[in-house]
Amino acid sequence: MQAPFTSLSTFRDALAAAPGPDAAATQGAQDRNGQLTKPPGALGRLEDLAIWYAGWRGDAQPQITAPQVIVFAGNHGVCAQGVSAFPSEVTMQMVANFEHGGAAINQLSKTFGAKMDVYPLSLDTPTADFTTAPAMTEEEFTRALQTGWNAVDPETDLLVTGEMGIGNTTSAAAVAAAVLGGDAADWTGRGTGVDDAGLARKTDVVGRGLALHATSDPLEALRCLGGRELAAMAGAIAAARHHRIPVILDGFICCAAAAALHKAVDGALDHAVAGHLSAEGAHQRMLDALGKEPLLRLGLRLGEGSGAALAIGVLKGAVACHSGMATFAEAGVSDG
Ligand SMILES: Cc1cc2ncn([C@H]3O[C@H](COP(=O)(O)O)[C@@H](O)[C@H]3O)c2cc1C
Ligand SMILES: O=C(O)c1cccnc1
Repeated sequence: MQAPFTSLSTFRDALAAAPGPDAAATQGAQDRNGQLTKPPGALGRLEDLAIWYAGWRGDAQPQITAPQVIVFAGNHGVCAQGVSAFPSEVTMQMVANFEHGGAAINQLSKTFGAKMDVYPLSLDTPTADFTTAPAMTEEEFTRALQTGWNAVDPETDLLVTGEMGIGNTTSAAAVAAAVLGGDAADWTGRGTGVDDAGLARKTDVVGRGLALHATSDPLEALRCLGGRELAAMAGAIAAARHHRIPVILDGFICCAAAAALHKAVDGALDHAVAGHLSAEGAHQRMLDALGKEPLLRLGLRLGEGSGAALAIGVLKGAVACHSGMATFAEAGVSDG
């Protein structure tokens, strides 16, 4: 669907107009959950997940048959400051790897039955170095939001947004600090594996970005300190809400983009769950700020949507039990 906005201000309007879950479907799913052949609460968090999913889909007995994984890729001017253990060319090389099916996210998408789409975003034109200028103009930022919005297939029934962009843990740390508060050291981590000197440099870079782009507006923070792939993830997460498609959030970078929506509009992430806890140091702090409990803790620090793609399996399991199990009456099992 064509994005229903052409500027930052009309994107704000689209966010504010987003629908909530369907109360009747939520109630229907709650009632059904109480009749399934298991002791009450025995499926733990899977029960809450299935009811949450049912509410957003408007169906008390839903199925997950068409998940979509979208990987957005962008390049970052701030790499000139020596903030990553890898060179910027890797972004484009990894896009080719995604297209040839060779990356981790290809295997995980296939394993969990998701269609995977890849969107390289002006890789030959990195964002501006945020220590000297806003990363994106308003026009570039709006275009990236629109690309993200339009990338969501309205027919999909579960969305994962992933990213590839050398340097983007620096951008994500800066966005997180600007949007959620705290200082550069609270949010800056090792990303692909910078050494102690690299971490100190990165923290200084984030601090300088924060000083230059002091703003209390979360979307302005995403424009000035983020990147095209972060903006596109935000656009896609917003589009999913518009279509009532539940979202699984990935690691530190995905959550930084989502945090801007969370701060822009109360409840903007109610249709999203946290797929996993990343090994990037500040991800726990980020999930605390978003009020999200991760589904998995596997020590991943990859990005690409990998942790969220794994969590598709958890959500599919939850919904399969909820919608496929017999009730006590149907199975002739005595209830307690
Ligand atoms: C080969 C390779 C594959 C990746 N896939 C995801 N990332 C991850 O690492 C990058 C962020 O880390 P930093 O901020 O330290 O550059 C992002 O591209 C992220 O998706 C990768 C990184 C590399 C090197
Ligand atoms: O948490 C993530 O998504 C992450 C962490 C380190 C490097 N790339 C991605």
